[in-house]
Amino acid sequence: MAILMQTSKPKILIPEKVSPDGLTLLKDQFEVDEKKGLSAEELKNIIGDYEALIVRSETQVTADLLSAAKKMKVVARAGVGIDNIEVGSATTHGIIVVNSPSGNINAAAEHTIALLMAVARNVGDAAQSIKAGKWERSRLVGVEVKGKTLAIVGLGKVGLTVARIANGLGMRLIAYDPYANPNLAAAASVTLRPSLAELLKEADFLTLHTPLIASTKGMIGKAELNTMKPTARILNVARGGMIDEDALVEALDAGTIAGAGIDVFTSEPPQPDSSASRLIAHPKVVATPHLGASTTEAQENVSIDVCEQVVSILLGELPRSAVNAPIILPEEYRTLQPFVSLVEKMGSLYTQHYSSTGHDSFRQTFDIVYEGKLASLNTTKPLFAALVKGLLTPITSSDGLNINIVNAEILAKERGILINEQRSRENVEDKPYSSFITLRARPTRATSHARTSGSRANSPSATRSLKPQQNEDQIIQGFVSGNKPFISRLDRFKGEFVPRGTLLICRNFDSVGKIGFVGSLLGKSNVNITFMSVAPLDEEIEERQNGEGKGGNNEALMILGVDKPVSEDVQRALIGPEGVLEASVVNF
Ligand SMILES: NC(=O)C1=CN([C@@H]2O[C@H](COP(=O)(O)OP(=O)(O)OC[C@H]3O[C@@H](n4cnc5c(N)ncnc54)[C@H](O)[C@@H]3O)[C@@H](O)[C@H]2O)C=CC1
Ligand SMILES: O=C(O)C(=O)COP(=O)(O)O
Repeated sequence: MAILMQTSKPKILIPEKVSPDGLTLLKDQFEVDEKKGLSAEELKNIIGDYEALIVRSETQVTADLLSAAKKMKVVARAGVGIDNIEVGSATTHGIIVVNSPSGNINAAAEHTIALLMAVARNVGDAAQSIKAGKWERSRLVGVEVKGKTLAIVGLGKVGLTVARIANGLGMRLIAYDPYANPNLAAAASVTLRPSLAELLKEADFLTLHTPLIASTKGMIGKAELNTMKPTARILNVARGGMIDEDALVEALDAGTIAGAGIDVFTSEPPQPDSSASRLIAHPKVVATPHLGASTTEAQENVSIDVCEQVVSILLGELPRSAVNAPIILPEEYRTLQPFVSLVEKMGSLYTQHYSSTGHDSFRQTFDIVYEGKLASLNTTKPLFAALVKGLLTPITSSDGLNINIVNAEILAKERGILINEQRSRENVEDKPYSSFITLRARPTRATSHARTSGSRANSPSATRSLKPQQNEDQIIQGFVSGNKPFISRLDRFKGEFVPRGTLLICRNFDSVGKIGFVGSLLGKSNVNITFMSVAPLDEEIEERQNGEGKGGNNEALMILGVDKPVSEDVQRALIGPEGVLEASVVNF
């Protein structure tokens, strides 16, 4: 596991009751603030200090709140439903949203069954009546569930668990779910119906188990209730907005629906005089205050599940249940990690080197070719994100973008950057490493956006090159050896160097005295050379470009590791017929 290299501990905010079982996993490495009862405004005022937020269903994680969450890396939902989180906004900000997709399924399913039985046998009403000193045996006669039809909307994790338990109660099971797996349905003795209308007319008990999304919002309204049997009873342990609460109260009053067991409401807690309050107060309704997931066991499960993921994310690893990031197997992620670093450095080298040597404005169409074992991986998403990060970070203010696997595609699109990912199994045998990456920028006309987006990209580049702009592909190649990234080709030059620290890259005629000339100029300005590597022209490339026999122009790249920044003045002084043709300084 990675070790955190930070002096002050990252802060995690928990504004709701989350089981301590998971929180103990956080407390050693992070500062955990449990602050309940914050207003939306109070939350917004403090959110900027935190790198992680852990919530249940009560906290509204809005776009407005996220815009103030400048350090935020992860919003964790200790449960299933993420309808209280504006996931799109989190994605744009590069914030990973995780949840616990299965920690409370059993609790929600058992609570549904509890409401089913309570509604069937008038348990709520009977409990109140007897506490009030009454003995109303004849008024409180119920119905049995055995042999009755349970109609399930949404045959996912909770829906299927409810089906399995209800099967044991001897119920007949039907379901409507356009995306259900028919084999799983059949294995749970559930017969699928092709439409909601087909389902509703057969239901003795109707139970809802879908997420609250556009297609499910208000799905049970007046018209739907009118098609149901007057003896039907309705259960909702999913989300409030799926049933029109006013229409249900009306149907219960009119006797066209017999009863309801409701755990979730359009507003929680319900406002006085709201439709939710009227539903709760109705004598034919058994209501609970969103208790579906409220068991000791479920709360332990979801707490541990999301806290483990928060730890992973804050330590720079990937979570297992990200709602807005691609799923990557841990083994694949381990394989990719050194290449993530390589690709980010290739992107950064591209932007810094080419923009400062005045070859071109920032190009926007890139091919990235993965060779060798990388070509057979299921996903290259982290590499794509690393490339976008490498390309854009040098031209973005440091407090600007948090570019990661979550938002890389959106950000690239916003900036008009097109990246074609290609895989190739060719030509790896003759290379001394098993995976190899090529980044190629194709000549495109720079847009006004690209021209104005940079700081370093706008440096006085023309003065640092003696060569006019080229209209050919700009190429960087690299590989990983012993977990260390190496650049093996830059432009037309082939030679290995490690992209780290500050590098001065000089293009010069490959003739005597150049190293001494550069060394003495740097020495005069008190800059030490820490290592040096020479990359000669790649003969194959030259032959292809100039025609066989014509030979190259005897140029080479000199790559110097330096211990201090090299000033613009020194860079300019390096250029000249006696010195180098072109110089760039890049920082990693
Ligand atoms: N009351 C509580 O405390 C709890 C409530 N829940 C809620 O239960 C609901 C279900 O959770 P899971 O089973 O884990 O979700 P899931 O994602 O496993 O299942 C949802 C199912 O709904 C289906 N579906 C989607 N749109 C549909 C539509 N228009 N019509 C019919 N079916 C549709 C999907 O195909 C999927 O099979 C969620 O809303 C969740 O938030 C979950 C846990 C506790
Ligand atoms: O997991 C869910 O979807 C739930 O509705 C549970 O909500 P809660 O964590 O109990 O506020």
